[in-house]
Amino acid sequence: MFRADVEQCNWAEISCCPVAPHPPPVGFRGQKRVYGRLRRLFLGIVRVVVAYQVLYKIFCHHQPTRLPLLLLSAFATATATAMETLGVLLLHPVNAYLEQELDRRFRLIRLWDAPPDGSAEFLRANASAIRAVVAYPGYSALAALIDALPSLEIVVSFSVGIDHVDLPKCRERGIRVTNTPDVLTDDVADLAVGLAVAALRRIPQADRFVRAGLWKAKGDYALTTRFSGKRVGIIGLGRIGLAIATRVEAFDCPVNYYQRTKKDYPSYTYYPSVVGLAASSDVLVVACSLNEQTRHIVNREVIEALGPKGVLINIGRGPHVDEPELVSALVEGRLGGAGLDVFEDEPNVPESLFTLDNVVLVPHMGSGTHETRKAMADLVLDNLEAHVLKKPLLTPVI
Ligand SMILES: O=CC(=O)O
Repeated sequence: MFRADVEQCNWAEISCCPVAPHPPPVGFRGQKRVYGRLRRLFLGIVRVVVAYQVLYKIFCHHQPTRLPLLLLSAFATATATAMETLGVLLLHPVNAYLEQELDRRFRLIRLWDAPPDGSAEFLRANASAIRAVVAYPGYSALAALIDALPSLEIVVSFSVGIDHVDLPKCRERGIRVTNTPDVLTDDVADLAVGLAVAALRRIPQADRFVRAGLWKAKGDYALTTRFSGKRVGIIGLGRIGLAIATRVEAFDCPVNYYQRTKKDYPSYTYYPSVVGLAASSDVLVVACSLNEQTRHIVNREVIEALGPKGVLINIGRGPHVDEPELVSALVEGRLGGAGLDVFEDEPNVPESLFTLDNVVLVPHMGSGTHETRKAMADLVLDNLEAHVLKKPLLTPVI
């Protein structure tokens, strides 16, 4: 679902970002818009009536016992109005629940409602209304988009990684930025361990073997490699790296890690260089955030150090790894295997990986469970509400 095409997304690219695989038919969207207008009209009438009653009770028939209730209802009305006037730009239909709730609580502006090749014009027409943008990997809030939105106050990212948000630009403009940490940690760590086990035990390959009828035709599947007890090296011992460490401890795996600064974890061994970590690991997991220092942190030297028996797991971002180097090392057998959730140019995956039996490939789905995506959506919504109500943001980046 996520695309980590973080480098060159601009207006022109936003207009050609893929839309929902099955966008709702135009008639259905028209009906929804009419329904939305009717709902807003109805709420508007209710508010006018409530406001009238409040003012009337206060100034004409003041009943002291009911005053707090009336003030509370006036406050609720004002709050709901403030929320509904916040124009929120959604760049792509990333999550049905998030879209539905944004539509219900705020003034949702869908970029994919723009006519083909008309996103620049569409943004110009909505520029004064758009005060918030929901961004996510592959659908970036980079300088061009931010510059096109003079009223922008906040970028809320539906992700923990924020490499697709132009942070210096946001700082310069005083735009707040939030992300969705913690709620996805377990799922991403689970997937990292799953990929490692799947790559070493060749689970997808063995599954294909059975489905192809080869068990009957050829007999038992070739022997695979044990995961329990393998030395696991983790690049980045943040929230997700730590969750991976605690999981692999249950498999009796010694944990090594690389991080810019040593952490206070006596049972994990610190390596001050990634090459040193790779040379001492059977499985190397990329779990750090993407920035200029960590781009291509796994390069040819690291791959060589991991060696023909080593396995690379990447649940970070595609650009953490020099992908052409990785592909040639796998093809030539200089690297033992890989489990990859992310790629340099998503959703494009190097086709030479498709025929390799030593890799497991999944489509950037680390946080892709019903439970976690709902929790991420709730965090996006709560951050937006906090912004409107001028309360502290729940998960601020800036
Ligand atoms: O890739 C997913 C995320 O950063 O949350």
